[in-house]
Amino acid sequence: MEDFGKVAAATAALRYVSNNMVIGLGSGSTANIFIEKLANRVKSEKMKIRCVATSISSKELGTKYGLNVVELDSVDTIDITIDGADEVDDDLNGIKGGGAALFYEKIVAKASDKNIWIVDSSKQSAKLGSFKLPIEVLPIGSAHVYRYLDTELGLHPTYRKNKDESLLTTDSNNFIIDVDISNVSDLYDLSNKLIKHVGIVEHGLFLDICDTLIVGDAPIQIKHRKN
Ligand SMILES: O=C[C@H](O)[C@H](O)[C@H](O)COP(=O)(O)O
Repeated sequence: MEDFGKVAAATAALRYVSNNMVIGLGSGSTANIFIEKLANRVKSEKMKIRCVATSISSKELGTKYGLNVVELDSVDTIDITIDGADEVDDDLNGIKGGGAALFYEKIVAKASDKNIWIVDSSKQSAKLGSFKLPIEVLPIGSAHVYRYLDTELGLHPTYRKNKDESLLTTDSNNFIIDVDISNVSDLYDLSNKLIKHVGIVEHGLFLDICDTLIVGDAPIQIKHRKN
């Protein structure tokens, strides 16, 4: 089956869920599989679970399946967030935002006691950078941010577009600029530079955020952050 790794990882993540938890619902195809499985378990075991979403689509999907999806600001803490990733290295650092959900995903991740990523083995990488890093930017002044990424940082930026060539907008009505970080050696330094630059709302480098990685392809692997 094509999605075997994603399905297996999503299934394995269910073991981290227990009654009365607040669960962060990730975004993307792997997180969507988890959302459906979580809803089935909540229904069959009559669990009391509240969920917060990381995108409009995960909110809609969770609600459609009957999960109790509440506003982020109505909860004090999130027990665990289960999310996918676009690329993840051996230190459990990763790139997210392939589906343009990185901003809400990072807000929810930072508010979570534990972050679990569910991936298939295609997402694993010795060095981050084979996936383009998504950067969410305010539309106003975005051409200046683009120039900064291009000429000062040399990251070969491209605006993310829809099929009709219009600029893609995120759930927060911002643009996404994807950049090439394959030649960047210090990702922490890059992360600091990006987040300090005016006009950049957030970026998809998730450093020191993932606590547990579940790689779904057989044999299933569960890795924990070392520090
Ligand atoms: O913006 C999207 C998210 O960061 C997703 O979690 C990420 O793109 C992985 O998605 P998928 O599970 O579809 O590969």
